[in-house]
Order: sequence, then structure tokens, then C-alpha cells
Amino acid sequence: MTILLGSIADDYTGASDLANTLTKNGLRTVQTVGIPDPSLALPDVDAVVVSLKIRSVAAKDAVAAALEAESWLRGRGAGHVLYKICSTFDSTDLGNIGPVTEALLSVSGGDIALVTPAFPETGRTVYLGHLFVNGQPLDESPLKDHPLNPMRDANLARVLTRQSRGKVGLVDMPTVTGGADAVRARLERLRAEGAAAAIADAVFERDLETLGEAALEMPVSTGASGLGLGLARALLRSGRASASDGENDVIRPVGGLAAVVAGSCSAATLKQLDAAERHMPVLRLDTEKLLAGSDEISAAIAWAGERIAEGPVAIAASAAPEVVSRLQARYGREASGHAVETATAAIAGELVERGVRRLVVAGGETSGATVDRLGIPAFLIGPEIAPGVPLLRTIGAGGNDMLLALKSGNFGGEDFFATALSMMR
Ligand SMILES: Nc1ncnc2c1ncn2[C@@H]1O[C@H](COP(=O)(O)OP(=O)(O)OP(=O)(O)O)[C@@H](O)[C@H]1O
Ligand SMILES: O=C(O)[C@@H](O)C(=O)CO
Repeated sequence: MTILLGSIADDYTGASDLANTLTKNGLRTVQTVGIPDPSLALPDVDAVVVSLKIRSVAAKDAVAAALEAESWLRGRGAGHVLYKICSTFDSTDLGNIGPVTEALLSVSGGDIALVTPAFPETGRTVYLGHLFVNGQPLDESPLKDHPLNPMRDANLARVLTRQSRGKVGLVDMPTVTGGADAVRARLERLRAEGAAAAIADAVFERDLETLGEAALEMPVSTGASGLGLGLARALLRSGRASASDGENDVIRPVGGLAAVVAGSCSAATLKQLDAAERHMPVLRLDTEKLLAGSDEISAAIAWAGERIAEGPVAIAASAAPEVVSRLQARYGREASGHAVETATAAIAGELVERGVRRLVVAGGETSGATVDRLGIPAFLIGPEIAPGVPLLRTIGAGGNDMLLALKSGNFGGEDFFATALSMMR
């Protein structure tokens, strides 16, 4: 297998989001969970997205994991590696976007990376280096209350500078509008001034096509699905890849029981859970009890056991910002996040033990913990459920094929859970 485009995703929902975009734009794509075992038979593809769970870990651990994935991808021919980050630039000042980008550059012989989280299809745009989420500056959007990495600064050059050793420049909108040559010239100037990363403006898909064309000539870039779209279209335009129609085998029915497990506390997920109550039983976990060590997991499994034969059920740790803050004040931000993830993953694991084969998971960290717990090695990419969320089919799960959707916290319309389950048979 020779890979044209390699990607390292900092979380699993982000990986499926990017894999969805690459597939929709004509690249045959597979999503692996970590570096695949050599015994895993992967289909012949143009792009591999290696999912890692490194968004919220210490920078040195994120760098080590990303470099290992980079070496695996380059060893299979990847000429360009995209570091897939969140379209809302989720990270902290000690965070990993800067260190991982710089480490990938240093091993690949590159000297500057284009960086843009723009993904216009889901309302993420970058103008003069500032990120807007559905028209609101990042620091005024619901992301200001994120449980793990509250985003309180919309100026991405400033955010990235705080995480980086090198200088951070800007490829502004007038430059992007000038086309790929203007972007190349700007990058040349920034490089000469010693910048190792350049935040790039993008508001429309055509901006991402321009950036994709320029980025493809360099070994490394960092961005969200929008940059993936630009890179995929540039690969097709260059004739190096030819458009594919996607994988039909993905939607073959799997049968079994169906469930939703949610750990995302995003405004979108909270609304989706309220809407789900119209279609299915929804259990809201008591996270105080969960962390106090009471038997909340067994109680949740017993609750599901009484209902699931009749149809899908949903179990959610998700809570409003003030509830999350109370738990964090008591146990600490990382410890409470980790404990809740471990519990939701354990619940998902038990549900699968009891016959669930169609599973929707909401939240990146939650999905990472769940997919790891289930030991799934890789996914084929199916049709899109909502922008940024494809239907996934497990690869290498033995006789236990499953259909999954890993929903990024902020993605999907109000009826996302019902829509996703209706596409899984
Ligand atoms: N009630 C709660 N109190 C405290 N933390 C919680 C609670 N419910 C969930 N969490 C934690 O909040 C974090 C939510 O992060 P997660 O990545 O799963 O969702 P998200 O950030 O909305 O999704 P994405 O990363 O895809 O945007 C997880 O660590 C989860 O365990
Ligand atoms: O880019 C996004 O917003 C998502 O793919 C994601 O990474 C959320 O975890």
C-alpha cells in the first residue's frame, strides 16, 4: 500500500471527521486506531488517518506518539502529513499544537507549516488570524466553557505563540485571495523572518483549495477538516489521485442492539440529548456519585438492560457548565474528566458485551476512551450522518463487526442521535 496523504489526528472523533472529508472529496481513506498491527489487513487506500488520543496529554507524550505515527506513515509513502487538530483549536498554553507541529517539521526536513482550523461547512472561519465559531469569536463561543481546555483567546497567532518555540506568522486573507503563488511568496518571507508556523485565514472552501495547493508542496501542515478538503482536492487536481466513490461495504447491516453513550458537555450535545428524550429512554448519570465510587456503572447497565431489547437507549455523563465546574472544583479538571471518561467507556464496554453492535459516542475524549476499551483497530468510512460525522464500520473486529458514529462534541443538528441510529441497521 502506498499512501499519498498521511494524517495524525489528535483525537478519534477528529480523525473520523477528517476521514469523512477526505472520502467525500474523492480519496479512498481508512481510519486506524493508533499505528496498526502489521497483521491487520488494511484495504488499498490513498489516505490513512491515524487516530491518537493526544489532545489533552503532556506535550512530550503527544510529540513522542505523533513522531511514531509520522514514521509509520512516511514508511508507507506519505509525501505530506497533516496534523489534524480541532476546528476550535482546543488546547491549553501548555498544549500540543505548537510542539507537535514543530517536531513533525524537524523530522521531515520542513521549515514552516501552514496552520488553519478553518472548516466553513461547520461554521469555523479564520479572518486576520482570529477564529470564529458560527460567527462568534472563539472566546465568546460556548468553547470558553470547555471542560478540559476552555478557549479564552480568539487570536490564534497569540495562542500558538504561547505553545511554540519558533515565531508564528500570518497568511492573511488578501494573500490567500491572491492564490497559491501569493501564499507561497508570503510563506517565503515568513520563513526568512524565522517563522516556523503561519496561521492562515480561510472563510470559503476556495480559500482552503488555495491553501491545500500550497501546503501539498511542503511536508507538514496542521489543521482541521477544511485543510483536509484543500489537500484532497489538490491531490486530485494534480492527477496523483483519481476520484473514488467510497466504500459500499460499510453500510451492510450488522444487526444487534443499539445505544448512545455521551460524555461531551458541549452546547450542541446537550441540546441533542434533550431532543433524544423524544425518541428513546435517556439516563443522565449522577457524576458526583460516579466519582464518589458508588455503583453508578452497574446501576446504568441494569437500567439499560430493562429497556434495550425494545429499542436504542442513551446514557449520558454530559452536564451543563456549572455542574461540570462543581465536580472539577472538588476533584480537579483532569482527574474528573479522566474518571468520567473511564466510566462512560466501561458502560459502553458492558453494553457491547450484552449485544450492542450499533453505537453512537458523543465527545472526542469519550470516544477515545470507548474505542480503546472496545479494542477496535480500524474503521472503514461510510456515508456522512452530519457534516464532520461519518458512519464507521469496524475493521479487524473478528466476527463482531460493529457500526459506530464518533460525534465531535459540537457537531450535528438537534436530531443527530435519531438520525445516526436510523442509518445503522
Ligand atoms: N458531568 C461531568 N462533569 C465533569 N466532566 C465531565 C462530565 N461529563 C463529561 N465530562 C468530561 O468532559 C470531557 C468532555 O470531553 P469530550 O472530548 O468527550 O467532549 P467534547 O470536548 O465536547 O468533544 P470534542 O473533543 O469532540 O469536541 C471528558 O473528559 C468527559 O469525561
Ligand atoms: O475539528 C473538529 O472540530 C472535530 O473534528 C474535532 O476534532 C473535535 O474533537
